[in-house]
Amino acid sequence: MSRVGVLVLGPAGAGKSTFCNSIISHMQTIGRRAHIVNLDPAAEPNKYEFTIDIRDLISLDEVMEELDLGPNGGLVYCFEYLLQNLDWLDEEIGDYNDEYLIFDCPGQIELYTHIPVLPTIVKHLQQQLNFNLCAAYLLESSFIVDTSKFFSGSLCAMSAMILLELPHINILSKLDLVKDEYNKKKLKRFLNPDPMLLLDQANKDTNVRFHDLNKAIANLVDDFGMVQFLPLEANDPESVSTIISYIDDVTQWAEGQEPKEPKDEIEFDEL
Ligand SMILES: Nc1nc2c(ncn2[C@@H]2O[C@H](COP(=O)(O)OP(=O)(O)OP(=O)(O)O)[C@@H](O)[C@H]2O)c(=O)[nH]1
Ligand SMILES: [Mg+2]
Repeated sequence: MSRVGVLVLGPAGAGKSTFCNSIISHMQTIGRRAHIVNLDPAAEPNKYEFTIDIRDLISLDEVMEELDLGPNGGLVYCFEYLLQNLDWLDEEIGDYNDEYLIFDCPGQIELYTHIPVLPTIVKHLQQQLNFNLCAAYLLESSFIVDTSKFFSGSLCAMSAMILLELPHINILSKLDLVKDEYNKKKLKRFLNPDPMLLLDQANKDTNVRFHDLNKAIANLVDDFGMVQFLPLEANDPESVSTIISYIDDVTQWAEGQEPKEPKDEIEFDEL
């Protein structure tokens, strides 16, 4: 039995839900099964049905209304409620053995950078439910064509990586929105970035008072050596397929598959 889970993370509007749908659509075309687990209590209606939906346990609208909370406080409450009711998640996930679950997470990044909500869910999925997990962290391409935004996006991605302690894949989403050649060229430098080259650029763009800080951040990004990005165009099956193969690699999806009955061989032997 193997259970594979992909946590799709990233700032609000980065394209997480669209990416989850692209995975499902791609899986359907290649004959693999996958399911979306919606962990966003404020999710909009989705193209593909959610197999498991946190809104069946608790709804953000009701929490906000009944407890007089704002959207962010309400979201934190919903997750604390989920943590107290993890047996609900266990039951919902119950029989999905040998399956591929895609967890669509909310965009409020404090859930994975500040409060230990997602780390607790991650530990539960790994230790109690035997999942091989991987985090797919999306950043929007058009936001990071300038170096300071790249640094800030990379720090958020690293913060999620450190907090969740999961195999981690960074993705630059909405690549199709970067249209002009100049920005396309700039973007290429961010896919496999050399932080020291980016430091020169950051220093050109910022006041000299920030140069030491730029250097410290560039060193940090360099030391971790882990900030690389895969390009994503949600409507391009090839880019989705490449990302899925990376996810398969880190979650060792193929190794967990039950060996198929070697029917042909049996028939051959019987002859
Ligand atoms: N052009 C383009 N638009 C995209 C792509 N991916 C997502 N979008 C659009 O970006 C917007 C936000 O996408 P979502 O998938 O809802 O983003 P999200 O990260 O789930 O948003 P939250 O759940 O609110 O944090 C939608 O209008 C999508 O159609 C892409 O690859 N290319
Ligand atoms: Mg979403």
